[in-house]
Amino acid sequence: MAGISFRNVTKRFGKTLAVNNASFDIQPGEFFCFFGPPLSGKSTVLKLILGLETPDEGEILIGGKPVNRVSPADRNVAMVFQNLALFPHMTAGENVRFPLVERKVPEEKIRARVEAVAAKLHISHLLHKPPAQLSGGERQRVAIARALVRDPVAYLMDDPISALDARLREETRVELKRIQRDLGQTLLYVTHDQEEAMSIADRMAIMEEGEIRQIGSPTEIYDTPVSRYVARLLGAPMMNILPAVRGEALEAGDGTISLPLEAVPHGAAHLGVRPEDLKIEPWNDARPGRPATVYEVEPLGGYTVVTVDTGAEKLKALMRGQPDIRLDSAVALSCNPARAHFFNQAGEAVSL
Ligand SMILES: Nc1ncnc2c1ncn2[C@@H]1O[C@H](COP(=O)(O)OP(=O)(O)OP(=O)(O)O)[C@@H](O)[C@H]1O
Repeated sequence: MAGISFRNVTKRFGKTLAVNNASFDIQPGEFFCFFGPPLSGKSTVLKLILGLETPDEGEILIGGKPVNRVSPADRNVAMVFQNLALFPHMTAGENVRFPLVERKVPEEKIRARVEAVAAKLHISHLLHKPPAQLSGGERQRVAIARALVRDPVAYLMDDPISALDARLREETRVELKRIQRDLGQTLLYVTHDQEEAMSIADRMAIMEEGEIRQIGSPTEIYDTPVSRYVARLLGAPMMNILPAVRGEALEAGDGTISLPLEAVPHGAAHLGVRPEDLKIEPWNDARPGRPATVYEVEPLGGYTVVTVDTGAEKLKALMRGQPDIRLDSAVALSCNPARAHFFNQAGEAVSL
């Protein structure tokens, strides 16, 4: 396994800047996600690492060595294509050994490698069975073992589980993370599912229009996004963003939320409040400010999404359990200033 670095890498297709001055360092053994909307340049980053595209500018390093002029075959980076389903006519063991057989690896090495991987993933006892005799979870583990049985310096995956149904996707990502950690391989993973990226990555890069906007652990990026753009990409429901006006206090959401000025950094033009940080209480006329109205209540079992209307916009609050909140009732909104996010006119995060 090896680390992978970009140093100011740019790749153009005609006039399109697919990757623009990208720099990052992926550590050996790291599970690293590239996350961003369609056409933001994620797949081009993988192709540049594989050597299927060459950068116009900048340098790519694998294991600390420049590889701009190294052929794809000699980079020893493996691409896993969108296929985590097993061949039904082969046993689990035949499935796992398939990528090695295909590459004409000597039989002795195949046997040793399959044994080692199977032992690490606790699937040795399943190898003689056909996929039809395995449980769903066992099948996924075997499929991941097949995907990761080779021993390249790093694996690349481009949305490998997007074709699976929602429940299987959730199970598979848990297994994949666990197995990647057990095998200790460097894994670069592209997804446009924010929940998947957050749940699976050790660290992630947020991409927009070919540029890397932020790199960090999912929690770091969620808690301290560098911009409104990044803040809205992570989290569901999305962060509430409200225009804010400085008076005696910071007034946001048409005067329904106010924060003391000492808690507000200079230049704050927008207030960002995550749904789980938006507090809703019954309105009482003794309070200063203005009430908002409960617009919709969505009970989802363990928690409830409440949409409130400030008059100017609709905000979402995520509340535990099934709170007693009546439709169309007047409510007071608030937010702990320590959990508030502030953005300037340009959309960059500002802090005290
Ligand atoms: N071979 C190519 N020729 C011309 N333009 C390309 C080529 N490959 C990518 N592009 C352009 O480069 C930009 C980045 O594309 P890329 O496929 O890397 O984005 P992506 O984030 O992986 O998108 P998606 O999530 O839809 O797969 C896009 O504008 C795309 O149209």
